[in-house]
Amino acid sequence: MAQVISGKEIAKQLKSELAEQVAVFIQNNASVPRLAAVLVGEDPASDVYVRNKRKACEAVGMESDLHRLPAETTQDELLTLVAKLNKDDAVHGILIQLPLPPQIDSDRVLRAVNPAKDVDAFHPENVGLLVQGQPRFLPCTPHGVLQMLKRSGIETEGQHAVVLGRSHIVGRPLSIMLSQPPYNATVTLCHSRTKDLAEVTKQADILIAAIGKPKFVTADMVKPGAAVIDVGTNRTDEGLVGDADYAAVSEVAGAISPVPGGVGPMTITMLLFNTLEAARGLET
Ligand SMILES: Nc1nc(=O)c2c([nH]1)NC[C@@H]1CN(c3ccc(C(=O)N[C@@H](CCC(=O)O)C(=O)O)cc3)C=[N+]21
Repeated sequence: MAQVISGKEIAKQLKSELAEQVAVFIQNNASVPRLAAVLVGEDPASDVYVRNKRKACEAVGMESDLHRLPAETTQDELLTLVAKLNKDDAVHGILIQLPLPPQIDSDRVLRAVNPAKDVDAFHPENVGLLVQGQPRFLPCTPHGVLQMLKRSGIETEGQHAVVLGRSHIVGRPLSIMLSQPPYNATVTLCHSRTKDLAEVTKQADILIAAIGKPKFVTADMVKPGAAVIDVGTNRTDEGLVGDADYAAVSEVAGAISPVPGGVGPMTITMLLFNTLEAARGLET
């Protein structure tokens, strides 16, 4: 049976480290790190994220505000709010929850966020810095995945990492980060158009599933002993399901992360980490 990589446990450990650093920051500065999250419209998946974010901020001693806007919010209204948050010295981190409704040009809004407050690392300036190996902020979900590997003692250097999914939020940045120091993996980025997908995934020492299809990764796609990190958060009738068929894959893999209790709690923890980093950058 595979070793279980508990994101929940690793996140707990990271949050206790973070709480100490937040306390030191508050002592040395006249302010408390503050995250402003913007949620436009209703989205059940986003609701969980918002709730867990708030709880996590409280747990480490940070402040958080939620700006909830109606689904019919216009682009100008959203840009006005972003401008206000950019200017507000009490706000250190800004997160625009995705997806945004269709009348809004997401790229335009993400470009409007002050890059120094861009704790998701979605602004083109921060993406560019990351690609050049000089990151200002590390994107939360990819950073969470890398911390899970590191803190589970899984070697990445020289290993073949196969990333399944090329999204701008997870797969693409993660594939870049895995190829860079200190990770130094050999990376293959697969997606929906990849030919003979199972032949490629079977070569992975480390397999990252981030395609957003419930139970897409089956046991026959995994090399015996491989480490599998499941980024999927698919809401189905059976509840929250990952991108891997957990029961079957854990018979073959050497290590696997569950859903829930895997990457999700790590994403939130890395967001808090970035908010403290943003506060440090803005207050000194
Ligand atoms: N700008 C932006 N950045 C994001 O990072 C972002 C976003 N928008 N929009 C929505 C998605 C979704 N997402 C989740 C993060 C954590 C959990 C999470 O904590 N899940 C727990 C609990 C799940 C549950 O209890 O239902 C778990 O997997 O154990 C879920 C979902 C971040 N996203």
